[in-house]
Amino acid sequence: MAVYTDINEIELAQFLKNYDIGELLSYKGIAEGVENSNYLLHTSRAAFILTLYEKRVDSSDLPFFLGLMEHLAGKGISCPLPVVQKSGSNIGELAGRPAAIVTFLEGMWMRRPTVQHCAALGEALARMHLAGEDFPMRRKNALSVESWRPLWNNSRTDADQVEAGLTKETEEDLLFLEKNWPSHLPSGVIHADLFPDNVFFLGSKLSGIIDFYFACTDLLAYDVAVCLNAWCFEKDNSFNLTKGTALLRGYNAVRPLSKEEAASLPVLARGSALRFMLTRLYDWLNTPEGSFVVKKDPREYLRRMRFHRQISSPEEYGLAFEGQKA
Ligand SMILES: Nc1ncnc2c1ncn2[C@@H]1O[C@H](COP(=O)(O)OP(=O)(O)O)[C@@H](O)[C@H]1O
Ligand SMILES: N[C@@H](CCOP(=O)(O)O)C(=O)O
Repeated sequence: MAVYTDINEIELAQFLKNYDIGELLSYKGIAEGVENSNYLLHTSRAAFILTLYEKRVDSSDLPFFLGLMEHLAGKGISCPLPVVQKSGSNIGELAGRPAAIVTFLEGMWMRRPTVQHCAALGEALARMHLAGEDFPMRRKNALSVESWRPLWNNSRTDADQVEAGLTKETEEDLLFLEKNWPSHLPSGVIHADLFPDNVFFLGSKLSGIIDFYFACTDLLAYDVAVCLNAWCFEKDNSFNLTKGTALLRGYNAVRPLSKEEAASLPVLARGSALRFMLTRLYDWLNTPEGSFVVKKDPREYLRRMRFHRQISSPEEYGLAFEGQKA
């Protein structure tokens, strides 16, 4: 579950007085999610999502996240639209937490994404990158290459208990990535956590993208690499080349990757796998037993790190070079 902060109907009704969204009819905590507390609200007007921001969200980043959703929604990207209070602000406080209300998106996320879902995802990701081009705010990626070592230092003493040899493999990958991380690729607004649980479908049609709380300004191709990791591996941790091809083709149809971006995919995918292994490892070791949050397995991403290590060209992810920008 992800309801870390409990609220009652009296404080919620009081909070809703700041908005012009009708009377509260019902509310309930949403079990899914990892980072924040989410509630589904029904008012006399419509359904909404109330989010109370928890530990990993710095409240000074909220104007970026909420402003980005407003910007993207304004450009026709289907994503939640923050609801503005009567005061004009889109951020409030509830139960001692920064809180916001956003519009409810219809659809469901795919537990087993198909090739068609991967193609639609690639296209939507590229559209989001283009729509973000004129977003004026910037936010540094707090989970990029320079933060991986400090994050790793918090877990390394216990890492081999999770899987023998994890320490050695991680140290070697970290050294490699710190030396070889690309810096001159096109950069812009990226989602940075576009996993299947953050993308809704209605039937086979992609109906929306949610959870912009890791969004930042970083290499656009890194977002593609995150998606290759999150969408194109099977339950047995094997890479599905057909899904990779579909995702990259969908992306390229809207925003063709440059040759340099394409050539960097192996290192970006390896870095993205390490990034999710590290946050999962930290949570694996530090989430108290009996906590309701479902811990995600860092070993899944260790398997991906191993896969990317032996990749020597972007064609191995399914990228066709014809038609690439110079
Ligand atoms: N705008 C929305 N419309 C519909 N459902 C949403 C919306 N935002 C969040 N949800 C629901 O809440 C769940 C958790 O949201 P998410 O933003 O992924 O949380 P977290 O950041 O804590 O991981 C989603 O899986 C979805 O079921
Ligand atoms: N996608 C991350 C965890 C963050 O969860 P989300 O519910 O905010 O997408 C992972 O899989 O490690």
